[in-house]
Order: sequence, then C-alpha cells, then structure tokens
Amino acid sequence: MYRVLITDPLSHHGIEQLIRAEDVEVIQKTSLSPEELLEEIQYADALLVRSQTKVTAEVIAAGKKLKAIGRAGVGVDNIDIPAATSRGIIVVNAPDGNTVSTAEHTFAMLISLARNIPQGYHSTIQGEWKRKAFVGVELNRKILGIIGLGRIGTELAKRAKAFHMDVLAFDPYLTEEHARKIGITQASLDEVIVRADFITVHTPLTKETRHLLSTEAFAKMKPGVRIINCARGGIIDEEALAEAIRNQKVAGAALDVFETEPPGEHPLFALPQVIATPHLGASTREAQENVAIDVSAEVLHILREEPFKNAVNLPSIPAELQEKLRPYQNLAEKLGHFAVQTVKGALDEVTVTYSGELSEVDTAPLTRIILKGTLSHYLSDVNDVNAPYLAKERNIRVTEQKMSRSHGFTHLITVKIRTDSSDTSVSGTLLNGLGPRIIKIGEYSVDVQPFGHQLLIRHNDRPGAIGRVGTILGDHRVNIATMQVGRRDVGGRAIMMLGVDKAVPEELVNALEQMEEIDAVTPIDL
Ligand SMILES: NC(=O)c1ccc[n+]([C@@H]2O[C@H](COP(=O)([O-])OP(=O)(O)OC[C@H]3O[C@@H](n4cnc5c(N)ncnc54)[C@H](O)[C@@H]3O)[C@@H](O)[C@H]2O)c1
Ligand SMILES: O=C(O)[C@H](O)COP(=O)(O)O
Repeated sequence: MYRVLITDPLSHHGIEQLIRAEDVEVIQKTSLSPEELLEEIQYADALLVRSQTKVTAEVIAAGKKLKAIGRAGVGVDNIDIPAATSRGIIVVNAPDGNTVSTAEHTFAMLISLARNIPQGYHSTIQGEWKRKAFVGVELNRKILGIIGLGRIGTELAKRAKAFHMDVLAFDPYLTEEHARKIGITQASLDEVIVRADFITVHTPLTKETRHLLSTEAFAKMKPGVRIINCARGGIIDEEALAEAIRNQKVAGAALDVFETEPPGEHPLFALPQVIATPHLGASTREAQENVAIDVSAEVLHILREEPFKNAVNLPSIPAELQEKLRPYQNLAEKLGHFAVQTVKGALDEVTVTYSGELSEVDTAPLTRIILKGTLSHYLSDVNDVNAPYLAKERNIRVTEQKMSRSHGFTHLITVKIRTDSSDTSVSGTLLNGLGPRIIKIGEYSVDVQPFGHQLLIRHNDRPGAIGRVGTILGDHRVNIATMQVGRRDVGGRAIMMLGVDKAVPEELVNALEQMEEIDAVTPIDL
C-alpha cells in the first residue's frame, strides 16, 4: 500500500483517482507545522503540494520512504530540487493545467490596472463619486512587453492581440517562427524595457531572473509605464518598484505574487497605484481540477513504476522514444550491474557504446539506467534520477559512443568500466524472442542470460579443468544450471561462465582459487 501525503488544498475531484486506487492510502493534512510535516513525511511514499508547503532539504531527508514529490501547478521553487535529486526522489509538476487561468488572471490585472477598477470600487462603496480621480488608459494600440514567452506568456499574447495591443516579447528561447505564428514581435530585453507601455513578466524565478526589473531597468522605462507580475515574487525588486512609483516613473503595478508570501504589511500597499491579489493566478475551479488530475496520475505512475512524463529533475523523454527504449531497460541495468562486479578498485570511468539500430536514437535514458546498475553495486538508494548526480559527485566520467556497425547483431550495447586498477568490457543484446543476452565478456564470446547467481572463472584451457570445477561445486552443494566456456586459442587463456542455483559461498571461491589452472573466480549476483 502506497501512502500519499497531501499537505496543500487540492481539488477533491482531481485527487479522486488516488482515493479510489486500491493500492493507495491518501492522507490529507493541510495545516501542518514544520515539525508535524517532518513527522508525517517519514511514512509517506509520495508528497503532493501546491506552493504553500516548503519542501526543504530537511523535509526531504526525513522522507525515508519518499519516492515522488508532486507539485499541483507549475513553479517548483518551494521544493529543494537538488536535495530531492541527490536522494533519487522524482519531482513532477503539472505544467499545463493552469496556463489559461493564469493568462486570464494576468489579463484581468492588465485591464484593472489600466482602468483603476479596484480603486474605483473601493471609493464607490465608501459613498464617494470620484469620476475624475480614476481616469484610465486604453489598451488599444498600446505596447505590451512580455518577458518570458512560455505557456502563459503565449496565451496572454493571444488575448492582448484580440484587444489590438502590439506585443513585444523577450525570451532567450523564443524562435522567430513562434513569434510570427502568434503575430507578435521578438525583441531584446532592453527593447521591451524601453518601449513598452505595460510590462508583464512570465519567467520562472531563477538566478538570472531575480530582480530582472530593478532600479536600473525602471530608469530606462517609458514614463507612465505599468507593471504586472503574476509569475513569481522576486522577479521584480519590490523596493525599486515602490521607489519608481513614488517618483512617478511607473504609473501603477498589479501584483499577484510577492517576494515573501503572505506579504503582510508591505510598503507597496501604501501606494494607491498598486493593486494586488493573493497569488490567485491558478485559483480557478478548472485549473485546480486540471493540475490535481495531472499530478495525481503522474505520482501513481511513479509509484507503480509506470512511464511518466513531467519530471522536473529528469530530462523529459518523448513517448515514442520511451516506447523504443523500454525493451532495452532490463538489459541496460543488467549490463551495468554485471560489468561492475567483474572489476576491482575504485570506479573512474564508464563508457557505453551503442551500435546498430541504437546508434540512431537518443540513448541518454539507457545510459542513466546502466549507471544505476553500476552504482547500485556500491551504493544503496540509487535510481536513474540520482545516478548521474552520484557519479558526478564521485568524479566518475560517463561517456556515450555510437557506432553503426554492430558485428552481426541488429543492436548491441557495450559497457566498458575502468577503475584505478582494472578494466572490463561487457556487451549485450536482445535476442529476438529470447530476451537479454550477454554475448561478449572482454575478448571472449559467450551467450549468457543475465539473471540470478553466476560465477565467472578465468582459467587456462587444460583437459580436466572443467570437470574439476564441477566436482568442487558439487562438493559445496552448489548446483550448476548453465555453463558457457570461451577461449581464444587452444590451450590458452579461457573463461567459464556458470549459472548456479544459489549465491556462491566464499569457501567455494577459495577452493576454486586453489586450482592450479584457475587465475580468478568472481561471483556475480544479478
Ligand atoms: N500566479 C500564479 O498563480 C501562477 C500560476 C501558474 C504559473 N505561475 C508562474 O508563471 C511562470 C511562467 O509559467 P509558464 O507555465 O508560462 O512557464 P513556461 O516554462 O512555459 O515559461 C517560462 C518561460 O520563461 C522563459 N525564460 C526563462 N528565463 C528567462 C529569462 N531570463 N528571460 C526571459 N525569459 C526567460 C523560458 O524560456 C520560458 O519560455 C512560472 O514562474 C510559474 O511558476 C504563476
Ligand atoms: O506556479 C504555479 O503553478 C502557481 O504559482 C500556482 O500556485 P498555487 O498552486 O499555490 O496556486
């Protein structure tokens, strides 16, 4: 039974699939103190949050069983992603479900700002009738500057076009084709800042975007510019904004998000030109249902070890590629796990060569699985999320190579491992209908099913050697299930690969190593 802890208010309809799932127990506790969260997280297999719960490194470390963190929304700045990654916890979000709601909210803020609607409402219900005090401006033919033309920025641009605004957008990843398609003008950040009548930000909060709109930026803006932030507090320097409003450079600002939330008594609220909402961008019935449905489905997939798509700490893999790579996953993990058990010393380098059909596709997801198989020999709690991170932390170099030639196989994966004292190379393939096979160990051709307990023996090719090995195994009551022998030259160096029915005890390894013909005995467990 998987325990899913929900600590922020999520749409009931959205999480119904979790509540109905027979293998899931849903615990909803939405006003936990930080201490209570540290207690509850210990028992959770997955945690579902919105933006309120602070999922710190401490919370993540306390989540001993935690496999997934689901964010019912876009921004993951309340989750310590590096801490989750280092512990192999998958973080997923729901990037699409609240796009329209947030674009609509931004548009509502844009109109409210242009026409002083909140200020007019306040004054009117207090019995005043100040028609002159609230004269606004039209949106028609004004320039809307959008910084960050992703999902929300794009939806907003379409709505602004319908209001006959001229849209200038800056986004380092914006292509001319996308700009042309939605009928807007691509611009530099400076152009947007200098030319726009309204500036709205729709980027995530990152090192680059923190205080993107600062004193320096406000100084370059058109007098009377209006500013909107429905993305993240911190993208705009709030002190600098307050100053720009006070010195009348900025005519008004509409804010849905703040550097600290809730903002409490804020200097900006003393300025009548500022309108505000309490982080309501995604707060519609539709958006909340969408994001809760999406993230619940993703978390269920992760817990059930099924494919999922919106991981924040794993590169996304297109469905078609996932389908293509799925058959190789088991082979990849076994190859990594097999190869590492045949070397001694500290791991320096893992090189994976994909040959034949596999040379034509993006194999990075398979390399992560190979790495997981390799590192799991040394470390506990390794998965394909944290394997690259753990390798980097240990200065293990990981490289991928591609070759079109595959020595008679339609596809071949070769894992080469180098340590400070030895190296090895193991190749495997999928045999049509027969599943994964190891077909080469170093220079020796073999045909080994990579499962269960194995014994790799390096010996000299002499009459009677194989028989004596069989006798010694029999004496130790270890049954041989399969046997492969490989050699390069008659009477030269050779290997034996034995599949055995139980783990090989150390005394047996010692007894085999006493044999004159034997160089090395390596038990392998897969
Ligand atoms: N107020 C709310 O309730 C609410 C709701 C949903 C999303 N959001 C926030 O809105 C933001 C945008 O969401 P989205 O779904 O459109 O995300 P998105 O990822 O689709 O778009 C973000 C865009 O910002 C661009 N970008 C990144 N760095 C940039 C930079 N330095 N300068 C210019 N552009 C840059 C990216 O290229 C991308 O196109 C996020 O921060 C999200 O958390 C807020
Ligand atoms: O990033 C987001 O999705 C929004 O900021 C929404 O946050 P919320 O789930 O707390 O409304």
